[in-house]
Amino acid sequence: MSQRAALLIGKLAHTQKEWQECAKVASKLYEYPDGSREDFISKCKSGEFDKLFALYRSNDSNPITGDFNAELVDALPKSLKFICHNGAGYNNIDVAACTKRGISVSSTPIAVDDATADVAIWLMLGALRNIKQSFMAVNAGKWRGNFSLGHDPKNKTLGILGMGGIGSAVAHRAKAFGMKVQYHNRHQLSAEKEDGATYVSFEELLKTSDVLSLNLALNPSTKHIIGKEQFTQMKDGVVIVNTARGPLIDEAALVDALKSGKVWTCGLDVFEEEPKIHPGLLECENAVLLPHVGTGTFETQRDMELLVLDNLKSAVQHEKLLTQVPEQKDKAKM
Ligand SMILES: O=C(O)C(=O)CO
Repeated sequence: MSQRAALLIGKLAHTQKEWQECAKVASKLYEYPDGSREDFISKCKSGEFDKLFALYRSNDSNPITGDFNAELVDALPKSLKFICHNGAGYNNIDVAACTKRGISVSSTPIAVDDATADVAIWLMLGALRNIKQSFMAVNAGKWRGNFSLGHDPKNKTLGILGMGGIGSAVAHRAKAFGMKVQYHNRHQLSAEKEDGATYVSFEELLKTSDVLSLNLALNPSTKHIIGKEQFTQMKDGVVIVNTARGPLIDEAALVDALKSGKVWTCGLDVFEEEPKIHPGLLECENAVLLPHVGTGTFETQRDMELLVLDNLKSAVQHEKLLTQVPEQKDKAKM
């Protein structure tokens, strides 16, 4: 096999041994555990990563290199053909710039589905019970404080925007709570994949859902897909859950909708400018907030790392990714 080196950006928490084993298939293993964007780009340009063929990056390594935008993609060694990304979301990679340079990109769908869906359900139940108000009261020594009654999920309509792996896992769980599930996607799914959920238009989803769960990818066309105009179309007292990406929602508009009561409560794991959170959300007693921990379990983190390494090995050995991003899968041959 020709010389095919692999690079790890950042550190692995659960699969050090498996990474070292990649030496059996790659000609050399480079590591870039820490540093800066400037330093990384200069190392790429100076030939430090000679014969680099595939690299491992993660959302967690973004603070080291920054986004893989056109500038960075352009600086990557010309020998690089594969970027194996750890994260179901890959909005910090300019896939079009990668495609232009003949670089294939993989992400980690499937591995994240259950853990993220668990957190979505947790946030939904918390929001339906307006749990933040109770948490705040009991922790402040006020027992129930201004306690008011919540809502049951049973017989409520859950609207899922983005019925991919995570959306389907949310739907599956929601049915156990007696919810009616409807969804909107760019395309209707097969009956088998729908598994009893009803396909509706985006407008219908907004107008008729009691709870709206966002489970779609962030890209330029989905940024602020939920904003002032969309809140106006929703039912009074709707509950919003977001475990996907913060910028899908116009956060300022959400704060207004929470304050006016249009949105009864929300459950959010993601924010527009992480780690910053809109002060209005922090103030709202009816906003249940988590610090982007959807996939934060030992099992899922390990599964995600393993999937990236499987992609990396497959790239080096067979020039093929196992979970290539959908934007590229449709293209003939990269
Ligand atoms: O997989 C992702 O994209 C995440 O956001 C992890 O929580």
